[in-house]
Amino acid sequence: MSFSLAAVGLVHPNGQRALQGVTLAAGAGERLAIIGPSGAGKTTLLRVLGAALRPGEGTVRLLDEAPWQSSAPALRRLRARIGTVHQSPPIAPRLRVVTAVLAGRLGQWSLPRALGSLLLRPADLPGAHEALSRLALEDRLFERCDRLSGGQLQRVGIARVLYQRPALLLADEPVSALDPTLADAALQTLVRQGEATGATLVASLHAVELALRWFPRIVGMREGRIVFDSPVGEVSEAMLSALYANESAARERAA
Ligand SMILES: Nc1ncnc2c1ncn2[C@@H]1O[C@H](COP(=O)(O)OP(=O)(O)OP(=O)(O)O)[C@@H](O)[C@H]1O
Repeated sequence: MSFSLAAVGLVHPNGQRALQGVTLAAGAGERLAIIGPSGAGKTTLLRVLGAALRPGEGTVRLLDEAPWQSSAPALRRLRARIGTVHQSPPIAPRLRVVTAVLAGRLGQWSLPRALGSLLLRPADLPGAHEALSRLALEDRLFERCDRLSGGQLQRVGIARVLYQRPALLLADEPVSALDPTLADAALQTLVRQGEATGATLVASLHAVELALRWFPRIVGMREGRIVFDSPVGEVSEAMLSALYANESAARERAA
């Protein structure tokens, strides 16, 4: 089992409930898209799956470990096996692209190797080059990250996770800053990575058509709950309309 959540509930420190009774599991190599309106709890769910947020209710198992019953070193080792593509990658602006990509394996390297790579000389230029070339960014290897466009930076974030080779690959709106052609290519790259490494891929996506094209299993979320968890072939127009019901009404009112 790659992960399993049972009756997970989470209330943010400001009192906002973000997850309620979430039960969800996936085996190694599965591919799930999480869809649903804004505020449904998709990002919060991904943060729980990344062992970044500890839910107040329910049980969490990730890569056969119980993260919140583990020692601090075991939790660090577990997190190094989970990779997240963030919507806006948390990359220091002055960092060079090569360093940002190699940071994907910092959690797996010894402290001297990690420090040497950060401060002295990139530890694995060919590895960074290979990951970037899969996103057509190899010519930006030595560019500073603050000279990149939002879409290029998002692709650097994807390259970093490809380089990390995690067992559980989480992607939170990974292609939101990309044009349709690049978005499609980037999702294909993530899917291929999952197939090549056996990683489980879980992505939240606002673009429903991309979710339906690239993911065999679709999880619909609304108001912190899972409202359906279905093979892509069984997702109907009616299910999608119900999922986004108030959002479309609000958009029409605003128009
Ligand atoms: N750090 C936080 N502190 C307080 N409340 C939060 C925090 N993060 C999210 N929330 C709230 O939790 C709920 C779920 O938010 P979340 O970001 O998980 O939804 P989402 O489905 O990812 O939304 P979007 O599609 O807009 O990114 C929302 O009501 C949101 O306001």
